[in-house]
Amino acid sequence: MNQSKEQRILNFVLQNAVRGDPCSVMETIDKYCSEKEWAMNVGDEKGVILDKTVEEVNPKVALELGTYCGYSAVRIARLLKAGARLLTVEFNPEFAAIAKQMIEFAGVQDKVKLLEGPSEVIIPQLKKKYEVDTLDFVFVDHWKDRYTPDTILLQECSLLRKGSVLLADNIIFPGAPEFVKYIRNNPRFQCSTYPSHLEYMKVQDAMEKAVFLG
Ligand SMILES: O=C(c1ccccc1)c1ccc(O)c(O)c1[N+](=O)[O-]
Ligand SMILES: [Mg+2]
Repeated sequence: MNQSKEQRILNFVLQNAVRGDPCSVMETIDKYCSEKEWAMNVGDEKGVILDKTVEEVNPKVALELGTYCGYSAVRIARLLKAGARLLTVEFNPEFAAIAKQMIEFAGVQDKVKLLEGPSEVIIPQLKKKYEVDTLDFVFVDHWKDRYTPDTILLQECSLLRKGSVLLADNIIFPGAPEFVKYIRNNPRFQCSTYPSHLEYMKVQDAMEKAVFLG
């Protein structure tokens, strides 16, 4: 049966990256997706914005919405300090299966817990089922029409605390206009925008950072 693009990306990593080396895995995915087949990883340009935000926050508990092939999970996990953890949520079972292998090959599996299912189901489970008190950092990179309802759901579930940082991808392309309007007009968030480009393309994109004020 024809392989999926995501399987082709994983195969290229398995054949060309260094096992246990997260940077090698990221570089190999970026090489494949810039030279062979575009894919919706956060990529190397916006990835630097993600890196700087994770380093600034230094989260003990981080959440990612939208695992895809695991590129940003590997990118975030490599920066987590001892004892810190990343919970990453993926709705698509095929993507989750690829991401699991990618995370394990990169050697960050001890820091990452991959949760398969809809974000609206998993978010309300985080406190009791996954022993989360509050989230220090949230990377928002799933279906763009879920950005706003899931940000509201995080608040309703008391998962944000004063100083929790959300970083949202793709606020220009494909765009998340409802989310941008919601978050920038919400007095409980301090927002800043980081202009960039769509991964592997010359198309304008940006990331939005939103600090929860409590
Ligand atoms: O929505 C798409 C998309 C739409 C159409 C075709 C392919 C992807 C997309 C594009 C770039 C992203 O960085 C990203 O996170 C997504 N996504 O689905 O979450
Ligand atoms: Mg994205």
